[in-house]
Amino acid sequence: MCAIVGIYGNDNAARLASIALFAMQHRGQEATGISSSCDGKIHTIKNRGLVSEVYTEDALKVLVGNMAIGHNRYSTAGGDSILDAQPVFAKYKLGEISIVHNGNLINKDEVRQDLIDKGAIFQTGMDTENLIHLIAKNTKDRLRDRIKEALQRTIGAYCFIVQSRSKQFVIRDKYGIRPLSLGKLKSGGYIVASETCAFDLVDAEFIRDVNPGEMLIFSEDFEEPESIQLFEPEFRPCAFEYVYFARPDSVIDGKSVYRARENMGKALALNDKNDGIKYDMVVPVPDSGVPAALGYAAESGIPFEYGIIRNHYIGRTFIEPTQEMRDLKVKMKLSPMRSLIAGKSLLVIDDSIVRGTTSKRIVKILKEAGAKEVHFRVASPEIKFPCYYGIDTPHKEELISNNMNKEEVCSYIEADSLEYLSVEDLVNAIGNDRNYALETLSFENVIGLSIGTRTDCVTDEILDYLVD
Ligand SMILES: O=P(O)(O)OC[C@H]1O[C@H](OP(=O)(O)OP(=O)(O)O)[C@H](O)[C@@H]1O
Ligand SMILES: NC(=O)CC[C@H](N)C(=O)O
Ligand SMILES: [Mg+2]
Repeated sequence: MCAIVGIYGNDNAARLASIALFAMQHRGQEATGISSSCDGKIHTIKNRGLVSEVYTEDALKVLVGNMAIGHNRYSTAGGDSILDAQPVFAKYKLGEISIVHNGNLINKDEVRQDLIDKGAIFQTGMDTENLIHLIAKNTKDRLRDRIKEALQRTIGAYCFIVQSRSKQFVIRDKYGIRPLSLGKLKSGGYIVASETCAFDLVDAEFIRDVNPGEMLIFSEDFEEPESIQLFEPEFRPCAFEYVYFARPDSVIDGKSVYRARENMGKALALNDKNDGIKYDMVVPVPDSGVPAALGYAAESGIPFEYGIIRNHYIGRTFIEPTQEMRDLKVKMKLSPMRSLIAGKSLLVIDDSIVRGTTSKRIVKILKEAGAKEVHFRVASPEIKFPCYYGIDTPHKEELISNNMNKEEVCSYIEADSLEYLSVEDLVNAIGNDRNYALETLSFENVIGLSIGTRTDCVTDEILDYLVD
């Protein structure tokens, strides 16, 4: 679930982009890159690694100009080599161009094959590169028209920022699956970023979210960004952004991520109200389980305790690209607070169980540290189906809830009890005033009967591109 940022009209563009990327490190840890534009030339620095490692003072000196785009990568297509870091840069008929992308294009293989058959030479394994080829092959005179036509062949989830030598084009897909917000920098110019948490760090004021299906164009011709509605919106933002991906201090499409997670925890507490079990404390699985655990504790009156301590020098484990790294990092990241939990009955809350890596390890270390009982609660429903829109769970075999029912997962992770949030409680926790992308939870229903219902994020067009 990558992070993207665009800074336009500020002499410190690249530095501000790097700061915004630092605030959004949680969306991608594999690679990071920035392209700036100055005097008709685009300069790019990208590398594998974290924001704090890549943008040295020397690197920032290269990135001159008053506009820049940036990216933190969590791969969903292609590999994790330096070649597959973004921005993707090219020289073509109209000059130089650089692109960043958050999302996943579901017809990527078909489009790529078609381009290869016509002689295109790809430099990366990424779906993002398709767009650059489609733009380059187009014969329209203006870049904006080339982008519009390229998007006609682009199906899936995308937030793109395309930077030319003098302009920036920002596009959000018609479903608004991935978040994207517009802000005004107090030091001058504009920022577009995946999450509003980036705005605080660069001293920007939130203006509004980019609309689903909208293209914003930043250029010298207009003081404010031009807005073109490219596609009729079919708003259906991703619920998993609220469950896990986004930072709790971000507000996505008008809804606070923190409040949504807190509400998820409250709903779990209401469901447990008459279960007759006595819990001594509510323990969050840090980090993303914390707001839901606070909500549970507030609703139930059971004390909240940090029974699991997180090592702050380890990032997110779920977004590591290999199972080996995920296992190792969960081990290094989370440790039990022995003195607090020994002999106690714990109500442990995490935001999600995806592959089961974290929950299994957590129950084990808590029991080894002397916990009497470990009751596991999950602030999202069972994740049974792959995500086609940018969360790296493309194969359903990897998903523990695809292979096991609730009772089997409970015994696999060796918990004393296990409960999930229902789809309805999830939707209510975020806000029951719109549709959400929930295909990972209810895909079967969607295929069968309920296309067009609230839980539908699988559109007619995606049905043609199913991989499983
Ligand atoms: O069932 P799994 O496959 O283990 O995936 C789910 C876990 O992964 C995430 O944590 P992560 O460490 O990535 O990030 P966090 O620090 O934000 O909680 C999520 O919060 C769960 O804890
Ligand atoms: N997580 C994302 O948004 C990934 C963007 C793009 N599909 C890539 O693989 O780099
Ligand atoms: Mg976690």
